[in-house]
Order: sequence, then structure tokens, then C-alpha cells
Amino acid sequence: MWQEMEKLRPNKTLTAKELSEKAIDWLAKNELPPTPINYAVLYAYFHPDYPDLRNELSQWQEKNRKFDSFLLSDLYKSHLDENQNNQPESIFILNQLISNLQTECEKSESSVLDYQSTLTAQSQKLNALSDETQTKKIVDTIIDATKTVKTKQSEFIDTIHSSHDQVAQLKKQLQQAEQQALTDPLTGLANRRGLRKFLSDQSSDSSYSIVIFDIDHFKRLNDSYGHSVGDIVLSKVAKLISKDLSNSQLAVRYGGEEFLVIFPDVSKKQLFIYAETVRENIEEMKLIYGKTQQRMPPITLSGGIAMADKNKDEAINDIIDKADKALYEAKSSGRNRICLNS
Ligand SMILES: Nc1nc2c(ncn2[C@@H]2O[C@H](COP(=O)(O)OP(=O)(O)OP(=O)(O)O)[C@@H](O)[C@H]2O)c(=O)[nH]1
Repeated sequence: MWQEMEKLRPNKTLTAKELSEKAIDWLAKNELPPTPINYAVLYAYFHPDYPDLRNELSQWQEKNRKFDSFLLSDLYKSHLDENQNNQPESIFILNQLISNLQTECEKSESSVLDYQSTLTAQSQKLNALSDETQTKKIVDTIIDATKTVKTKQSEFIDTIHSSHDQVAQLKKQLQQAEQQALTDPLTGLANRRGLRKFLSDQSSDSSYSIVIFDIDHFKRLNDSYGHSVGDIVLSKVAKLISKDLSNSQLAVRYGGEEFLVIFPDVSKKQLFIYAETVRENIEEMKLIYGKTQQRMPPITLSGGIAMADKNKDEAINDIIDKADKALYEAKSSGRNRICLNS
């Protein structure tokens, strides 16, 4: 299908009408609904101004991965959503706060400089004079200047204090915003951006193992019980997948009904035990369909495991590909099982 898509992408820039026809045509061929987001991603794919989006989509397709609305929405958020790419409002407020502080600093500095020059001038006059009235006048001037600089300084200190609280609040908001940007809202797991961040925080000599899970016949479940029940199942499955993971391991919602778990430095046996436990726990879930109060059929999932080859310097994407192949084997050999890429 990728080759087909490449054929569809012409060298010259298409007209708006052609772009829109190609986008709609592609969505129809892939049985994806022409939602504004799906449409926008495909429109941008055929447009020459979005090379990064095109590359990411190409890489995805080269691995023969499925396209679904989840993936397209992820691409939309990463490449086309201006709200996500623009600075969040808190950054704007932070900038304002910093420039206010700069102005206050400048004011404070200038008031101290004024004060210094007043002191210098008045002390020169004092040295030159012996008359008491004149001396008192000069002392009064110095006292006034001292009062002024004191007021300015305490105003400055007040500003610093209130800014300090605001900065702390903004810092918290920014951390929350950053966390949200890395998290899939439905399942609470990391999204693919979260995975990239996790990988960039790891040391380069980490050796990874990957488990990819994919819920079996999820389309059937959506078709029989509705999308909202499908969503509930996704979040329950996500909970079981991430339940016993440690801080050094990460569960990611990798596709619509596909989850990736990354483990630095574990044994093959530990991986199998983990993946098998997840598979069994999910199969044993007892779900009641709210509308009929009837028990739903068991949910099952398939999994593929791959470990880094210690003798090769394997990139993480290669290990993911290997896990994907193992997942394919699990699907094609009957589903509800875990396979290892050997
Ligand atoms: N409810 C719900 N469904 C989703 C979501 N994201 C993707 N899907 C659905 O997941 C289904 C995936 O279907 P397929 O790719 O055909 O896979 P499958 O039916 O699980 O079949 P196998 O993987 O071969 O066992 C599609 O119907 C998608 O619409 C989501 O966020 N919520």
C-alpha cells in the first residue's frame, strides 16, 4: 500500500482541488473516516510544505504498520496543531513576568544611582560649608533621598516576592503541560512523544527489550459494543499492562489498540513472565456490558517480544521492528499468545 501511496504523491505541487481529492481518495481506500484531522494529515502529506510529517508517515509505512485515526491524530498533534507547537500561554505569562522584573530592576538601579549621585553632591557641599542652616538643609536632602531610595527598594522587594510566587505557580503549570503533552489522555500511558522523551533521557549504552501488545479483533468489539465501550476496554487493558512496571520501564500507547513496553536490561525469562502475566490477566478480566448487564466475551491480546542483540549496536527502531514481526507471528498463528523474535 505504501508503494501505492508513493505513486499517488506527485513531484509537482498539486492544486488545492487535486490535493483534497487525493486526501479523500486515500482515506476512502484505507477505510478511514474523512474527519477534519484525518483529512488535514493526508492533505499535508501530499503538500510539499510538510517534509517532517511525510518522513514520519513514510517510516511508519515502511514498517508495514497499520494506519488508523489514532496514528493520524498523533501526527496531526506533532506536526499540524498550532496550539501544541506554539508556546503555551504560561510561557507567554512567564515572558511577561521576566520583562516586568527587568523593568523593575532597571528602575531600582536608576534609583540607587540617583541616590549615589545625591550623596556625592551633598557631601561635596558639606565639605565646603560651615554654616549650620546650610548643613541642616543638606542633611535634610540626604534624609529625603534615603527615604525615596528605601521606598523604591521595598517596592522592588515586594515585586520580587510576588513574582517568586507567580514563577513557582507557572513552573508547576509548565510541568503539568509538559506531562500532558507526553501522555495519552485516554489511557494515561505515555504517547509516542513520551516514548521519544524517555529514550532521549536514557544513556546511549542502554540495552533495550521491547514487548508490543495488540488487542485481538478490537474492531469487532467496537462494532458490537460501540466505541465508548472500546475506550473503556483500552483503558482497562492499559492499566493491566502498566500495573507492575518500575520507573525504569515505560508503557506506551503506540497505536489505536497497540501498546509498547520498553525495558532496559531485563532477561528473556523476565520478559516472557511479564508478557504472559499481562496476557492472562487480560483474558481473565470479567466485563459486564452496561446496557444488557450481560457478561462480555473475554478480551484477548497478542504480543511480540524482541531483545537487543548484545553483539550488535542495534537502534531502538530495529528492536521495535523485531517485536513487531513477533507480534505478526502471534496474530497469524492464532492470536491470544506471545511470540519471541529470535
Ligand atoms: N474505541 C476505540 N477504538 C479505536 C481507537 N483507536 C483505534 N480504534 C479501533 O481499533 C480497531 C483496530 O482494528 P484492526 O486494525 O482491524 O485490528 P483488529 O480488529 O484488532 O484485528 P487484529 O489486530 O487483526 O486482531 C479499528 O476499528 C479502530 O477504529 C480508540 O481510541 N478507541
